[in-house]
Amino acid sequence: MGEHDVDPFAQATVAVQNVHVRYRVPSTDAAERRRGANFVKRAARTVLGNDPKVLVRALSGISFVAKSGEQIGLVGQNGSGKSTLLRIIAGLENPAKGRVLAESTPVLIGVNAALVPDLSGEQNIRLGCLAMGLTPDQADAAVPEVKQLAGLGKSIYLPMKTYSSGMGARLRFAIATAANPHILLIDEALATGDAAFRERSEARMQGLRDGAGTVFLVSHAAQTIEETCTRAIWLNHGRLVLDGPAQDVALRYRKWAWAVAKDKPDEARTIIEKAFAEREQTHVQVEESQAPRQYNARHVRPSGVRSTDRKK
Ligand SMILES: Nc1ncnc2c1ncn2[C@@H]1O[C@H](COP(=O)(O)OP(=O)(O)OP(=O)(O)O)[C@@H](O)[C@H]1O
Repeated sequence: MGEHDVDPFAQATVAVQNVHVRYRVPSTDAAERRRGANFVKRAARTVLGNDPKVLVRALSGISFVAKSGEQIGLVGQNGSGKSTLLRIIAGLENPAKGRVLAESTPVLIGVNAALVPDLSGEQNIRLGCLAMGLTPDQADAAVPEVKQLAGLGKSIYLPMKTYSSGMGARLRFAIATAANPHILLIDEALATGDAAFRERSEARMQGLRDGAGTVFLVSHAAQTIEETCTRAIWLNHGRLVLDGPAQDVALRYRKWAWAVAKDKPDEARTIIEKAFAEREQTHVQVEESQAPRQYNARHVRPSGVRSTDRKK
């Protein structure tokens, strides 16, 4: 069988199918207070101090399939939905609509570990490793390396509730790297620690990235995306603007950001509209109606055909 006969979707690691995320949040905007409310409601809100709720659409209809061997950068301005997308892929939040399927447990570096404040750092390492799916033997074997990476000295034997926020972040980061995940999610905003820790953690991250099947990286720096990623996804106000080769997407994102910074809204709009127009619509169709988060990659198919919504 020639190279071109290989089914590219046999290598799928993550399928994101028409994902929508919405938050209802209180707003102190006076216009919202007046909107859609009669006199009684307005008076009640004023007296009770209840702020009206507004709907924030953090993600709207995101679909794509990630494959093994890809390093995917997520770019977009503040609040465009990058971190939300990572959390959804990690399974830390459920979408309002749509779903995410993954061939193995995606690990979001830095925040995944559910740690117990009353236990010592050392005990939490073991707990965190077990929570990430390591066997008890694997967890025991991982402890020394995680301890060394965290570099907390004797503090590792003290309860975690006594740690500074930086110490806690270092420990969580070190624990997350113990899993050698096949699907690795990195939010650059989580980069933390002093120079020595950063150097150790960067070396460890490089090792993880080399070993991972698929890496997702959130970064504000288009240059980092260009240098380290093979593919990039540009989000704007929760919508997918462009999905393609990292250099191409990063270049257009940069041009758009420059137009915004130089207060040239017409130019910025043209760049976004052109990208939207060129974007290939991805409809992810999942053949198994009862597919759990763990799935067989062969169940994901490309389609020019609309997804038949078989969501439970
Ligand atoms: N827990 C939450 N509750 C309410 N709104 C939220 C919550 N998390 C995110 N949002 C909103 O969802 C939108 C997307 O946020 P998100 O953090 O995903 O953006 P981002 O692209 O990662 O931003 P940044 O580059 O600033 O980190 C924003 O409007 C944000 O205010």
